[in-house]
Amino acid sequence: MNLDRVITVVGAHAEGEVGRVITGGVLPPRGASMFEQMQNLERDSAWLRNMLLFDPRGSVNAAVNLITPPVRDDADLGMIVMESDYFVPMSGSNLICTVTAALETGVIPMREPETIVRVDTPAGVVEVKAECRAGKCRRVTFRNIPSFVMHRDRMIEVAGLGTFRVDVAYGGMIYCIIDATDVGVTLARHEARDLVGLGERIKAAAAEQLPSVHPENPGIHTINQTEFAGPLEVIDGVKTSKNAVVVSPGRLDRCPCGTGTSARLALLHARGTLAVGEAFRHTSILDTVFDCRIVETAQAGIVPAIIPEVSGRAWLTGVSYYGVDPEDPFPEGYRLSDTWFQ
Ligand SMILES: O=C(O)[C@H]1NCC[C@@H]1O
Repeated sequence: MNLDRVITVVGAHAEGEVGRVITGGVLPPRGASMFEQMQNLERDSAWLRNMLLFDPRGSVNAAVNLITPPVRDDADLGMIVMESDYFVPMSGSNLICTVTAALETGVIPMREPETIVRVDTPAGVVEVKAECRAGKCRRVTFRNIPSFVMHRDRMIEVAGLGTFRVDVAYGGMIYCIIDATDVGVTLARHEARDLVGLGERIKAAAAEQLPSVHPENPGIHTINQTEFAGPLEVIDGVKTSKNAVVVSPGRLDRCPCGTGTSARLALLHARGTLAVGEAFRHTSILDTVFDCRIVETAQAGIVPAIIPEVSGRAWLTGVSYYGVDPEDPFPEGYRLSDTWFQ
């Protein structure tokens, strides 16, 4: 074996969504805040994301997370999320995978029946309650950062498709939210490929026509993803809805999407459809579940916001050592349009 840059990665998925977790072999990036560290990592170490996520070591369906020492004294661990196209301030499924991996592999001590972990993310500190039993993390519930609506009931023109009503909301990254029924989809599994093409076109149109900047952090200014919102129904007394988020460059989130859920909770609250404390169940294309509620109202600068609580589970899938043979012609991998939407 002849390998450079050997990196230890714990495999995991949260409610179906793959979130790999780096536990060794990468030094933490420099930076006075987690956001600055994320920007520095993206600028100086794109090779790391490329090596681990692009073919032939990775694939389009994953994200990879770096555990770092926290910047803030009141946090237990730092997390930087690398997705295929963006380094994002926060991600729900990746947080659930990261905390589960950190607890189950001993990066941080597990306390049963409950471990509280404060995770320093580029979006802010997220408080996590991990339910633990018999050495295993059974469920992760987190209080996300202030989430809020950026544009409400706006019409956008999507070239070749028509005019659609959308909302834009922030829940750790910025979402263009569109009613699934408005584009004639039911969010069934067989629609996955069509949803991806549609979602990427809607996102591009929204990004151009609806400039969106976080009121407290001008570095957060990109509509990252399209969220197709299914109809709201009451099932067993709980307001429930299916959703499908398109993760760029073009694949579906397999879980109900924690940051997309947070954005949707903000929108439902702004519309008067969901009250503080009321239960909300968000389901995914795979019918997996995040149980959620709005904990309280808050502010993001001068913008009214809510604090979402999202709860889901993750399972570890293995431990891998990735590396680069110095003679490998693809040290940073490649993307081909047969599986990578370009
Ligand atoms: O749960 C989330 O927030 C996400 N899952 C994949 C895409 C988003 O990062």
